[in-house]
Amino acid sequence: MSLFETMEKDDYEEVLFCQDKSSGLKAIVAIHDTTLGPALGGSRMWTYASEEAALEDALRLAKGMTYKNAVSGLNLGGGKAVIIGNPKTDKSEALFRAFGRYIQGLGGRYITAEDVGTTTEDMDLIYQETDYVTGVSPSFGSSGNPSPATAYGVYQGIKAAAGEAFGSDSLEGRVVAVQGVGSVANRLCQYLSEEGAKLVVTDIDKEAVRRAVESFGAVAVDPADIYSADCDIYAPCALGATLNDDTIPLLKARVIAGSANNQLKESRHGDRLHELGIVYAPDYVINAGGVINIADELSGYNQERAYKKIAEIRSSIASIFEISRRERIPSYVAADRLAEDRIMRMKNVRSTFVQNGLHSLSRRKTSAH
Ligand SMILES: NC(=O)C1=CN([C@@H]2O[C@H](COP(=O)(O)OP(=O)(O)OC[C@H]3O[C@@H](n4cnc5c(N)ncnc54)[C@H](O)[C@@H]3O)[C@@H](O)[C@H]2O)C=CC1
Ligand SMILES: O=C(O)CCC(=O)C(=O)O
Repeated sequence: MSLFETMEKDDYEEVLFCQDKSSGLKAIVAIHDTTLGPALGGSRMWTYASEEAALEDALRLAKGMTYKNAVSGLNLGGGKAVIIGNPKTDKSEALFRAFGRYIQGLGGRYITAEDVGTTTEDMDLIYQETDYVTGVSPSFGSSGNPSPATAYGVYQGIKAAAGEAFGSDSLEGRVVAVQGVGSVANRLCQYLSEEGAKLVVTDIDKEAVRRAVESFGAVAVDPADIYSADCDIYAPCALGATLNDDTIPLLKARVIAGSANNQLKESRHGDRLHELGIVYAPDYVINAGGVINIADELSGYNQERAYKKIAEIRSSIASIFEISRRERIPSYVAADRLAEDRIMRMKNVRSTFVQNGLHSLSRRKTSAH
């Protein structure tokens, strides 16, 4: 399929390829849909196997953000960026500032933030070149790292999913298998262990595993063994597409609820989970805490207000399960319908919120202390 055919299939608005020889920047910004407002979504830095794999990731992630922002009630569209490179060795001030200039060039159609492989410090560098970045250090009046907010929302969503599957949202004594114990999952494990859940963890980074074992008394397993782990809840918190033909037959969990984006390799895998009676918390609903937190910056960041909204993820997930049960449809279909309905309803509405929000971002620099 040609690039334009691919874009047309899921109706992407824009794809920007960014190249800067002196800093080594190679990045792709994908803007999926701006019906609800400017596209907001993070920038991922990863060592992709090929440029095609990077493009595919950018496109899938951007579309996910359209649905996530819509279902979360935000006046924002969906976009995402990927930077091709090793986050451990290829970062530099020049690279992020060059990337920031490309984002500035989009004039506010896309606003960035952290994702896998990028940090608050990286956002601070991008901020040198553009106002269209969130998740910048709190000293700039920004909201900082979104991962704790994401973890809080995932924790709320796990409780809703436990209620659906087990008839009780208590996690005491429940075994949760966590795949990837990075920024989000590390905080999530803290919530889970404080409530008395038992943790099984894995990561390709040995240091991350060691931290989880030491901090939370987690049991470590090899990355390939996480799917078949004896557990009540599987929490995918690494990369996407881990729910596929190879892994679903191995699962013992009755609940799948985690932070990773794009967990279903294909939509038919969501159908399969439904047939098997596995309670699946749709990824872009349960992991919206981070984007809800950074989106609050468009109104002048207020942490209390943001966390209040993030806590609503619990009832959103519960109502998606209710629709799924009532209409006998997979939970991911119920979520997609809610998101698509909102976008359709808002197609002809023009909002002043967005312009006000962008002004709020540019005011931060003058009011920073
Ligand atoms: N950080 C945030 O606020 C948000 C993150 N997400 C998603 O949640 C997931 C985790 O994000 P972060 O914690 O920020 O990233 P992170 O990079 O801090 O953590 C991801 C962890 O997964 C591990 N990992 C990668 N491949 C693995 C594999 N095959 N098996 C086991 N472990 C593996 C990495 O070594 C790393 O420790 C990503 O899919 C991200 O897109 C979604 C919404 C917001
Ligand atoms: O919370 C973040 O990482 C920023 C928003 C985003 O990119 C996401 O929700 O995947």
